[in-house]
Amino acid sequence: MRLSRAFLPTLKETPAEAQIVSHRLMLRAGLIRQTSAGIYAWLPLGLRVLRKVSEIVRQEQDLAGAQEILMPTVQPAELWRESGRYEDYGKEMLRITDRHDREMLYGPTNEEMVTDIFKGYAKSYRDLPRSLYHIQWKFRDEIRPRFGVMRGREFLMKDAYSFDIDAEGARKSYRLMFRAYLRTFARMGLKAIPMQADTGPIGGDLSHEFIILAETGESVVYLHKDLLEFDVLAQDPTGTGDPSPVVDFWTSRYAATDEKHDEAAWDAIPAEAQVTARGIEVGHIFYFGTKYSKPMGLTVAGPDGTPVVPEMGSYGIGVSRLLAAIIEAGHDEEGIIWPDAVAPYACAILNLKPGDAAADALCEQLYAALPGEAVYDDRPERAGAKFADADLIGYPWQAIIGPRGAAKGVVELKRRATGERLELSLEDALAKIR
Ligand SMILES: Nc1ncnc2c1ncn2[C@@H]1O[C@H](COS(=O)(=O)NC(=O)[C@@H](N)CS)[C@@H](O)[C@H]1O
Repeated sequence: MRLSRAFLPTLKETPAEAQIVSHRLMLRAGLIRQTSAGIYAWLPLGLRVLRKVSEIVRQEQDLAGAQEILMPTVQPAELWRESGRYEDYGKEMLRITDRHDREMLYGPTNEEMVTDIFKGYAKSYRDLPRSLYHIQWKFRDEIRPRFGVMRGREFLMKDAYSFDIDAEGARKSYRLMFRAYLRTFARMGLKAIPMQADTGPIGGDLSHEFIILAETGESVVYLHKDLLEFDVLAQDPTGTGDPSPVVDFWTSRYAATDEKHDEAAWDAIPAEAQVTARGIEVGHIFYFGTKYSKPMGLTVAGPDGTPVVPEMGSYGIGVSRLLAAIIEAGHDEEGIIWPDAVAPYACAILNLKPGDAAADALCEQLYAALPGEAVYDDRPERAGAKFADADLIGYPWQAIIGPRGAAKGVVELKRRATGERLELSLEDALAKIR
């Protein structure tokens, strides 16, 4: 993308309403724009990151054996009456009446709908186990939306749902997702710690929240220091096979959110291994048995022909919240530092003297060699403004090209995360960026 033609509304000053760094930087870098309380428009660069984050989530869901579907955002109220959640979901639910006066709602989650869809398909135990997921917008009428997309009202969630013939099968599905979550966040350069958690309005008796440690996090968490050292991608490079070694490893040390904190277990941990921190909940998984299948009449014929009520679980990831979490975990006073895996573009090509033949030629050569993976700052701006914008937006690489370097065919490459600078030929610079 040529910046001289880009829609990239960066802001010079920090917006007053933004209290945490990720909210400030997402507005200043022109990634999002608030359209009403807790509801945002996604601008070109923000949308590119949202799509890259979604793609990593999608890959790991597919690897875990879940199948992608896409359910609607608007749901009929009767589904929620069947499960008994319509009343007790409370004011967070955005209720809508259509032109025929039918009661509808903008879905805050999809347990009821996916159970209803699966019910139309599953007849026999042979139709299990199945896991279905979608990446879809949700609406929760938070009384105090804040911190930008961290706690929005309309937000993007990956929600998966598993169906098994019995509790043992359901726990296996849970463990497959547990491992998939560890891998998903690790691939985004995040250290997500699985914590025993409350089940809240979703229900059930087994639940883990995946928390990114950050001082601006809303959750207070308690964990064993060892958990900060584990590297799940090294432990489980393929993400296939039996998840148990990884799951047992990650549940072998104490880790709990405030609601589930157990003082006795905590006191048994040596003081030097106790870590108390604040964190951001980026994912939450639940096993809740027949909480939805039973009231909604989902049954399948068991092996001996008698009806069996399938056991279920649901598994959520805050896809839009992840952008804020990634920024909270990776930024400095100049701006965002994107991990390579989710950056909007791999490289910003900064032409220090547009109009200089050698500089223009080398920039065009580099730009042409990185189709779809580079922005070219060809604006008639002074160098300082280009450096500041590239640091703010946080591309992993900056290719700095001025007349003197270009005359020698040299590209100065700067690594955003470390500030390291390299003087390279075009070929060597390309090898680094790719
Ligand atoms: N208001 C919100 N804004 C942004 N992300 C949110 C919001 N509420 C929840 N999330 C994200 O969505 C994830 C899943 O939400 S949840 O309520 O915990 N779980 C569910 O809704 C289950 N149905 C999982 S399928 C959370 O871990 C969090 O990362």
